[in-house]
Parts: sequence; structure tokens; C-alpha cells
Amino acid sequence: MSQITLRHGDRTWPLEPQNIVVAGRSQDCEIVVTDTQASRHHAQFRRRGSTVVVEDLGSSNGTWVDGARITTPATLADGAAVHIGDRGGTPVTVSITRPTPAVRMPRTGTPSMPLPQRPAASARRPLPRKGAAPAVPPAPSNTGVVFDRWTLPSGPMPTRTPAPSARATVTGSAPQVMPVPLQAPSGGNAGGPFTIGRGLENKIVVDDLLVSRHHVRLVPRSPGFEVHDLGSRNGTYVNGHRIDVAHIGAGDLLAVGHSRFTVRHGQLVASIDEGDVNFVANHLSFALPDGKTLLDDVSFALEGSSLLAVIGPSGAGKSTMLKALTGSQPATEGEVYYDGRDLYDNFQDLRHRIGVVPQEDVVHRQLTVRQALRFAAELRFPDDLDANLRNQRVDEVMAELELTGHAQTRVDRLSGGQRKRTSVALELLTRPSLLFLDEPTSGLDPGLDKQVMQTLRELADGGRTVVVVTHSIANLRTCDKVLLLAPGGKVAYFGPPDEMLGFFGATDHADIFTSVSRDPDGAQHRFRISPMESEQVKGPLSAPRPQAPPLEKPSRQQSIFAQLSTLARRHLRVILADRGYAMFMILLPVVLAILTMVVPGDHGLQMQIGRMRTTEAMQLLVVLIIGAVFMGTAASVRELVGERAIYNREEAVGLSPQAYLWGKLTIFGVLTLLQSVVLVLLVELRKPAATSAVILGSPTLELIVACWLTAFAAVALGLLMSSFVRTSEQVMPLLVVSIMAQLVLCAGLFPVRGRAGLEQIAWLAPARWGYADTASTVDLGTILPSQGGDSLWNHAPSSWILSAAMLVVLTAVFSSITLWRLTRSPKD
Ligand SMILES: Nc1ncnc2c1ncn2[C@@H]1O[C@H](COP(=O)(O)OP(=O)(O)OP(=O)(O)O)[C@@H](O)[C@H]1O
Repeated sequence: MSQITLRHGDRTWPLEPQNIVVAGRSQDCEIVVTDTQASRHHAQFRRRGSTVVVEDLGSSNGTWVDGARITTPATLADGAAVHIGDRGGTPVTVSITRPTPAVRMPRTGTPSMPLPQRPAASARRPLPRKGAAPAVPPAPSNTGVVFDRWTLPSGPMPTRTPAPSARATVTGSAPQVMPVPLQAPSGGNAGGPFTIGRGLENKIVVDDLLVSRHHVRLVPRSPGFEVHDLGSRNGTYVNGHRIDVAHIGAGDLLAVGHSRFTVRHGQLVASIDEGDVNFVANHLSFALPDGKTLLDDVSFALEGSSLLAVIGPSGAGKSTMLKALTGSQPATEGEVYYDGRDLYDNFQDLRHRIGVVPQEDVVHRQLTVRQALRFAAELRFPDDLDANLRNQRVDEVMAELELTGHAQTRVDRLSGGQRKRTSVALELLTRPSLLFLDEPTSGLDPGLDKQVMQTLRELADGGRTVVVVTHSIANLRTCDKVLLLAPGGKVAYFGPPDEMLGFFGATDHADIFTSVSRDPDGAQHRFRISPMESEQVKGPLSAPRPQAPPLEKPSRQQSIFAQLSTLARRHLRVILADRGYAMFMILLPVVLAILTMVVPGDHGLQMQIGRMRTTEAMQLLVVLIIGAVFMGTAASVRELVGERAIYNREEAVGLSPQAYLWGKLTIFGVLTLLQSVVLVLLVELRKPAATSAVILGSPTLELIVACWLTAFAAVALGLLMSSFVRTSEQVMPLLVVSIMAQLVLCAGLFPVRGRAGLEQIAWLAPARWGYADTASTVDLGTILPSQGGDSLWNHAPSSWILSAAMLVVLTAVFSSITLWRLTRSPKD
């Protein structure tokens, strides 16, 4: 990655990818400019890939680049001079040093290494050979730092003077690590337990937002350490598995956020995953249970900071390969190595290192960019993280993806490219080292297509490995490598984009697609025997593992209650932001109440003594209860299907299905309660109310409760239907059928009691119990003896309670089935 330095006068500032350097008169600026024409916070500099962007912060006298005042963020080239306010003053100059194009191989720290240094260049790691015994995956790479000698109970005593107040700081973004004086006091034992965490009070301070304040406690125990997770949100991992308590010794790997610790020769060695990791697919195959092969022996190796495009005809297996590479649907054969570690074996730990941007947008379109990212950050970072730090990270990713100017814009008003960048920003929050994108440019015009590919190029240059599945071949040159899949998931080409046409002897990519579609086996064979294969894939790999291990479920970053709170608040915001939907929800009970006015009669829900009985009360209750059913079902029936892509992605990064469902139920519960209150009170404004209560002391209160329980059960039924349909369009017929069925089954139109089959089916309808509950309150059996005979309508506490309880039971049953659908894997 390029080294970028800013110079002002005789001082220099390195510009790291995640840093923002502010210039101005204020002493809290990084670059303090003494000139009076400079504003207090005048301009800011940040990296964009291997260039620098300068932005004026609303200064009075302007920011000048090469003599011209800038009005929008300007990209600076090497040697650019930026004047802060005064065009004649000392400029801030930019120096960009590009690395020699050597293959990288991050080093592993050794006990003798005094301080970490970022490797400038590296050699490519050889891949294991096929036929040999399954190779031991290469040891994790990256910068290593040795914490000062720790005296294990059985080991040598420390040799350096202890410095009890000193700590190590391990930053997540930049490898600024320091040795930790971890020795025991002289003459004592190992110095006792110590903690690792984000808080400054820890012995090892890890400056990483994925790390909890007090994350893990290490107790020296020969021959290594006993590791106690301190209830951390993102978890402590030993050899890839989340642990509560474990022992680590030589060869074990302890992972805390982006940092990894090993014990070597009695020393604690830390390394940081800076993102520049290599990535290997080793003989990946995926077969369906019926034997059909969707992915056929795919192998390739990627160096860190590279951009790979996966292309191929439709149905070739690109998405299947992406799922195998990310672990969302593991290959049935073969392995994926992330920095030398088996992804499937270490999934719980390594999933934090992987960002996936699915084809569908995974942000709520009704939210602004900033709101969407802030909610996403709440769900992805530990819940003990200060909100300011979280929001700061959101601002950083917005700046990195040039979304700052759109922070307050609703997602549905962004252009396609900006929307895609928002989805990418969401994934970048946790600084993944690997980023996978499934057709990010589909539906975009050629200009936006190019912009998105350019953004991906910059992300790769910024120290990430990016894999993009694309149908677009116009911008393949932006990529380092191209992998062409032929139908059946067969590799027809893997290598530099410039050499692809020559390899196939073609003049255009369409001809290549036609040729590999016509003869996928031939295309696979030709690549296998070509020098390109041995040059790019580096010869045969190790024998693939015949069966991938089952993946462990992702763990949560927050308590269920914290997630519930975030989701409920987000849901509320989404509802309020959608003005049309919000108005519909407010007006619905009013409209339903008006409809009750057209029911003829002036006795309302009261007894009609001494006159000819009318069915007015019966009809009023039908409108009331079917209205409640409609309010509940209409509110919820689109909910799950409409945001399935968002849910799937969030569940993959640790969202609890329970919290998700409860979040929805909570908001809809409150909403339907308010609607029920409005509906019943409005009806009683115009129609005489029932006079005697059964159990709650007030007939109005009983009607509200009955309406609410009915609407809430209908919410649960709506969510259930929503969990089964595949598209939002399938929802409407289901909604209509459900309402019509409940109209028939509620027993308000004709009796269902005693009618075999019909009565039992009616038990499943919330309207049946809701109607019975309200009928019990108004004593409908007495008002209309001719319609009587239904014991559920008795004006008695037992009848009222039974109906109310059945509504609760139905809600629980519908919700349980929905939860099962949500936890089911794979998702539709
Ligand atoms: N669960 C499944 N059961 C049966 N066939 C499947 C299943 N999943 C995928 N396929 C088939 O596997 C093949 C590869 O599908 P995949 O979605 O990976 O292709 P793709 O290259 O991503 O296609 P596109 O470019 O159209 O998105 C297709 O023929 C698809 O129909």
C-alpha cells in the first residue's frame, strides 16, 4: 500500500487509511497553522485508496489547491500544495510513495523481534501440493509483536525491570503496538493475572471497537495461560472456537477482536490482522444431495490487497462459489484458507473478518444514510461501546466511501451507485479484511458501474482483499485477477484480466462466454493443462478434505435486550419515515370506526328491551373484530418478506432471531394497542356502549383489550404468512384470503358452533376468539337469543377469559412457527 505523508513546514504527518488529519488554527488540530487567515478548523485531509482528498471545513478564507479555491472535496496527487487560507503562506504538501509491485507476505513475529514493523513487501506463500499429506495450513501471518518476557510458573523469571503502570496498546487500524512489560515483580511469581480489553485500565489495551472494555483475563498456568472470557460481546476465540474458559499453550491461537495472541517459548506474542491477508480456495466442490455438481474443484490463491472479479455465464455457479468462500453455504469438499487458517474450522472467529454485500440492498430505504449506518453499528459493535466512538466510526466509513455529503439523504433517494456504496459502508464498519460483493453493479448504468468498480479498487488498495461477482466485463481491467467460471462451476480461467482474451484467442468477451458455455469440460481441461494454471494457481494443491465440518452458529455481539431495543427503535423510525404507511396506520381505525356508523340502528351494543330485536350489536362487533384483524394483519404481512435480505445478512453477523421477532412484536403491539383504543372509543362516540362488564370492571376496557388481543394475534399471523412467502407480491392474495376466512369463521355472520370441521378450523382464527370475547362483554347471547347457543358468548368471566387466553395461545403458536422459519437455514 502506498505511504502518504503530509508536510507543513518542517513537520510531517503520515496519513493512514482510517485517519483524518485536520489543519487549522486551533491547537486541537493535527496540523496547527499559525497564519491568521486560517480558520480554527480549516480543512481536513483523508486517504482515498492511494490518493489524498482535501475538504474545506467551511473556512472563511478558503482552501486553495494549486492556486484555485476548492468548493468541493478535491483529490490531490503526489506533490500537490494546499494553502490554508493564505495563498502566500506555507502550504501543506503531499508526498505519495508507491510500493514496488512485489508480492506480499506478511511476516509472523518472532520472539526476538523487538517492535513490529509493517512489512513493506513479501514473498508469496507457496500453496500445498496435491497428493502430499494434507498440508498444514500456513501459520497466520501479519505483523507480530512480542510482549515482554512473561515468567510462566514453570518458566524462567523475567529479566527486565517491571513497570507496573505501563501497558501495551494494540490498535485495530494501524500496527502501533508496543511491548508490554508483563513481568512479575522481582522474586514473585509470574505477576498474576492480567486483562486484555479496550479500557485503559487493562494491562493490554486493544484499541479496537470489536473488543469489549474488559474482554478477557489471562492467568499464568504452566505451560501457558488460562483464558477467561469476561462476558465479552464479540467473544474470545481459541483456535477459532468461542470459549468461556480455556487453556492456551504453545501453538494455540487466542483471538480478541482483530488481535491474535500466541505463546511461544514462554513469551506472549501478539499480531494484528491488518487486512492484508492472503486467501486460498483449495479444491472446492459443491454437490447437491442428488449428486448434481454446482461447483467443480475450484482452486485459486489471492494475495492480500487484491481485487478479484468472478465472471461467467448465467447459472455458471458464481453465487454458489461466493457462498462457499464466505462460509454461508460451505462447500461439500475442499477448504478455504484465510491467512493460512481453515475458514470452516475457524468460522466463529473468522466470520468477523469477512464482509459480504449481497446483490439486494441491505439497508432500509426509508432511513437516511447516517441513521442506517448508526443502527447497523449498534448491531455490530459490543453494546458497552461508547456511542460517540461508534458514531465516529460511522463518520469514518462515510468519509471513506464519499457519502459524507449524503449523510442526511434517505437511502431511497440515493443513486444506485451511492446506495451500493452505503451497503459497502455498512460492511466496512467492522474493518473486515475480506470483502465479497455479489453483482454490485447490476442495474447500474455504465458510468455508475465504473464508479463502483473504482471504489472497489480503492478498497483493495486500502489493504483489503475484495472479491466481486459481476456480469459486467467493461471494467475488468480495474481488477488484479479474473476468475471465469464455466457452467457446472468449472474454472475456465484464472489470471490477469489483460491476458484473458489472448488465452482464449478471442477478440471479445462475449465469444469467450459462448465458447465456455458450449463446452465447459473442455474449457476446464484447457485451463488445467495450461501454463497459466501452474503459474497462477501455483501447481496442484493438497488433497481436498472430503467433507466440510458443520459450521458453528455466529454468536451475538450484544445482549438480546440490547438488540431488541435497537431493532424496535429502528422499526419505529422506519414506520415514521414512511409517511404514507404511517398515515395509513393512523387513519385505519378512524376509517373502520366510520364504517360502523353505517350499521343501521340506534341501540349500539346495548340491550333492546320490549322491541323487536335487531342484529345491530352483532353487526357492530363484526366490523369491530374484522377491523382489528385487518389492522394487525395489514401492518405485519409484508414485514419479513420485505426485509429478508437485510435480516439474512444481519443474522449472519450475529443478530438473534428472537430479538428480531420480539422487536417487531413490540412495535406492532404498541401500534395495535393505540389503534384499538381509538377504534373502540370512536365507535362508542356514536353508538351506545355496552353497560356491564364481565371481569375488568369496564365494558369499554374489555372491548379495547379484546380488540387489541385480536389485532395482536393477527399481527403474529401476518408475520407468519410473511415468513412463508417468497416475494412481496405474494402477500396480497394471502391477506385477502385470511381476512375473508376470518369473516366467515368469526361466527358473527352465522353460527359455527356444533358444525363439525368448521368449528375446529375456526379455533385457528383470531377473529373467532376475538368475536366471542366482545360478544361475552356485550352479552350478545341475551341481546339476540335467536343467534345464541354459543357458550363462548356467555356473559361470564370463564367465557371471557377462555377467549382471551386462546388469543394469547394463538399469538404464541404463530410466533413460534415464525421463529422456527427465521432460524431455519438456509433461508429462501
Ligand atoms: N438449491 C439448489 N438446488 C438446485 N439447483 C440449484 C440450487 N442452487 C443453485 N442451483 C443451480 O446451480 C446453478 C448455479 O447457480 P448460481 O446461482 O450459483 O449461478 P450464477 O452463476 O450465480 O448465476 P447468475 O449469474 O444467473 O446469478 C444454477 O443452474 C442454479 O439453477
